[in-house]
Order: sequence, then C-alpha cells, then structure tokens
Amino acid sequence: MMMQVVDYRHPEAAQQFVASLRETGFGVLKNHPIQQQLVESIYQNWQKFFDSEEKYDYAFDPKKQDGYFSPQISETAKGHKEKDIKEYYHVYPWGRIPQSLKEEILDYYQKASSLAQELLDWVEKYSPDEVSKLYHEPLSNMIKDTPNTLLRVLHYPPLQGDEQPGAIRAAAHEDINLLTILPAANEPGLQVQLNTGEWMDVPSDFGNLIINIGDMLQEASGGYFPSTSHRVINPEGADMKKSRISLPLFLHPRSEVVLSERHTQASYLLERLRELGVKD
Ligand SMILES: O=C(O)CCC(=O)C(=O)O
Ligand SMILES: [Fe+2]
Repeated sequence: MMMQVVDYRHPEAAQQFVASLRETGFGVLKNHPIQQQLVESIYQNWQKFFDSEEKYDYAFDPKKQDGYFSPQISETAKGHKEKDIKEYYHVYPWGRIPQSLKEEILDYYQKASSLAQELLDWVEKYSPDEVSKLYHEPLSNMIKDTPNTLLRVLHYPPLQGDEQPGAIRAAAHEDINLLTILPAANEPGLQVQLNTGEWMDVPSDFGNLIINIGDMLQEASGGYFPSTSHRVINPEGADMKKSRISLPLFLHPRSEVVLSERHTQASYLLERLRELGVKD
C-alpha cells in the first residue's frame, strides 16, 4: 500500500485528504501554502540553538510545559521502557522563546495554525452525518483563540553508538491532540503503522506537509478518524552522524472544549501527560 500525496490545489483535495486521514490516520499535502524557505530557515536557526549552551537557560517549566526538554528528561512513549533519543523545545506564543528566534517561529506558528483551521473545516465537511453530530462544536472553532496549541521544535542528535539497546529516536506512539501538522523533516525516519501491523514510510519528500490524527479527534469522532501509531527510526550508516530536526504543531482545543461524553480537552490532556511521565 502507498500513501497518496494530495495536491492542495486539486479541486478534490479536501475529499482526497479526508479519505486518507480516515484510512491511515495520515494525510500528506504538496503545493500547500507553507513556504519551504521559512521551514528551512527555522531548521537552520534552531540547529544552532540546540548546538549551543544557551538552551540550558530555558529548562522546561513543569507547570507551564514551555521551554527546553533535555534528552535526560524527554518522553518515554506509553508502554516503552527506554527514553526516546531526542531533545526538544516547546514553543507557545505566551511562553519563553529566545529573542533571536522569536519572530520567525511565531510567524510559522500563526501560518500553520491558520492552515490548520482550514484543514479542520475539510475534516468537518467530509465527516459523515452520524460522525458530525458527535462534534460538540465545529472542529475549527475548537482551536479558535486557543492558548494550548503547541509547536515543538525537535532535535534528534547524531547517534553516538552508546545508546541504550532498543532506544530509538521516537518510539511508537499516538499523538494526544486534535490534529498534528508536520513539515517533512530534513532527514527521513518517520513511519506509520498500518492496521495490518506493518510499518510504512510516510512520504517525506522535502516540502511535503504531513498531517495526522491525534487521540482528541479520534475521541471527538467516536473513533471514526483513527489516531494511528507512528515512530521515528534510527538512521544507519553515514546518516548516523546527521542530526534530524522536525517541527510538529500539535493543535489543541481550548481547555473547556467538550470532546465527548467522557472528556474535555483538559481532562484528556492530564490523563495522557501522566501516562507519559512528564506530569505528576
Ligand atoms: O519527528 C517526527 O517526524 C515526528 C515526531 C512526532 O511524532 C512527535 O513528536 O509526536
Ligand atoms: Fe507524534
């Protein structure tokens, strides 16, 4: 099976994109409005930041969850023992951001968030009636003026050869949020699990935009849209010496948004962060 790359400018883009989300939990767009030049510049500037000591001045705040997460405290995926081989920075418009990186990263945050609103409208439009009636409010409305959407700048350092056996860049996991928007990273490695259990490479040509369903949209759609497992595998050979940078935007509804009979955004997030071991 191949994952279809949908042309954002195609007249049937919305329908094709939502069909892909339903089938695999992932949709991949080309010819989308996010400028590649902006993404590349962010990758370069944040690589320098991760290579510097400055990052230690921004150690993450356990209450607010903004700032720098070192490899020692970064996540252990649900059901896994080894920590992922990664460090990352959590960007929120209200949070701490190094001054020299601020304008550019917030520009990206705004642009990706507004594209996300459109993509949520696509999802809403092509949800069957019995699914749409489960949505407590229009999907794109759930993220309107939200302070919770998280932009994570991820750095997977070159492998040293002394990693814990079994540790990989990002162990298999599902995202917690509504929808994730991810420009193709500067190195390969992202894979999605099919319902047969097989792992498939996500088409990650530089310039593609990858979108996946998170648990909150799975919850809000009564399971119609699947939050599929994905992972980032380790590079081999000469690529082991290369860093990988990626930039997922995790769209989160406002805290009071009702996702289902069981959960609001806030109650769902708390449950999941505890499982990840990054919240008491
Ligand atoms: O780095 C990537 O390509 C994906 C990262 C990811 O899945 C995550 O941080 O949730
Ligand atoms: Fe993820």
